[in-house]
Amino acid sequence: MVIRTENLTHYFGSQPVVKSLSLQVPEGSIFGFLGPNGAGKTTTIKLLLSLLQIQEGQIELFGHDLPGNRISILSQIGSLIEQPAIYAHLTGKENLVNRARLLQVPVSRIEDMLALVHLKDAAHKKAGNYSLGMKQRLGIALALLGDPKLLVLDEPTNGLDPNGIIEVRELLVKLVAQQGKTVFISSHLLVEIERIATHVGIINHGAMLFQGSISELKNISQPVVHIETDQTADAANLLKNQGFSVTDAYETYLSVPYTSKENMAAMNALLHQQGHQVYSIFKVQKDLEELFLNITQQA
Ligand SMILES: Nc1ncnc2c1ncn2[C@@H]1O[C@H](COP(=O)(O)OP(=O)(O)OP(=O)(O)O)[C@@H](O)[C@H]1O
Repeated sequence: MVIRTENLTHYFGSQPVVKSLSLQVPEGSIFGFLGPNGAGKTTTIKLLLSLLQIQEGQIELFGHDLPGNRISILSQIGSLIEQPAIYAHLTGKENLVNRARLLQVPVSRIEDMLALVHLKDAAHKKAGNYSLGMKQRLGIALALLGDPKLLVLDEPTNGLDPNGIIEVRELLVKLVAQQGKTVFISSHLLVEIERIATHVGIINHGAMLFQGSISELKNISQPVVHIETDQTADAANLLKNQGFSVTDAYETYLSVPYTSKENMAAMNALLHQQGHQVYSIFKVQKDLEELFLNITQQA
């Protein structure tokens, strides 16, 4: 695991904002750290980057304890949290030159970074005049300059237009596929990262509600049978009396958790036999966004 935390807990005053968090981020993954605003994502990221002191619990990065190996660990992490730290009066390239000197990395890497984030043409423009998307890409280039193994990005697509979002996404996929990096990316929108994330952790009110691969997340999305019928209250009672668990009964339709196609046929036959009109009966699979909202609203 590139990141492993055990029972990480953090308080602001007496309020716990991160609660017993046990994160597991595999090497080579794009880990989407998801949760609504105020869920505790930035606080967790600041703990991982040693920008906040650990109060309770453990953090291991690259298999080593963070507090005892701070310098060597942090030198292998590139990060972008909140606004990228960019000098507005310097050009994009000068910003990179500045950072390259600081990190003592060869200046030759700068051209590669500019090409990677598609800023070659804008290299000599003042960064203060960049669009938000360009600033974000420059921020990612700065984070990548030291060739880190792990990239930690806090809501990197916040405020970007759809094209900017696509560019950042493509860049991250490329980094993992071609350079074997691990990417830890936070977002409050599942749709923004579901296409690229290999793993997700869903957090709300500081607690982890789900953690696993994207396919594991999809597996817990139980399909539902949607039955459009008449007299739904009676129809719901009829089905319940026969052992089916009706989860919702509205004026025009009922929903029942899907178990098998045979059970779908049995419900259809039962309703017909008892004089109900079945206008439609079909299986619905929740999409991931709906699942994410369900998970975060339950907490
Ligand atoms: N320095 C601080 N002092 C006191 N409370 C704080 C501080 N920083 C954050 N909080 C509170 O901790 C909680 C978690 O905030 P955090 O920024 O970690 O959430 P988040 O998931 O990153 O949300 P967002 O997407 O809005 O940034 C919030 O209730 C926030 O108000």
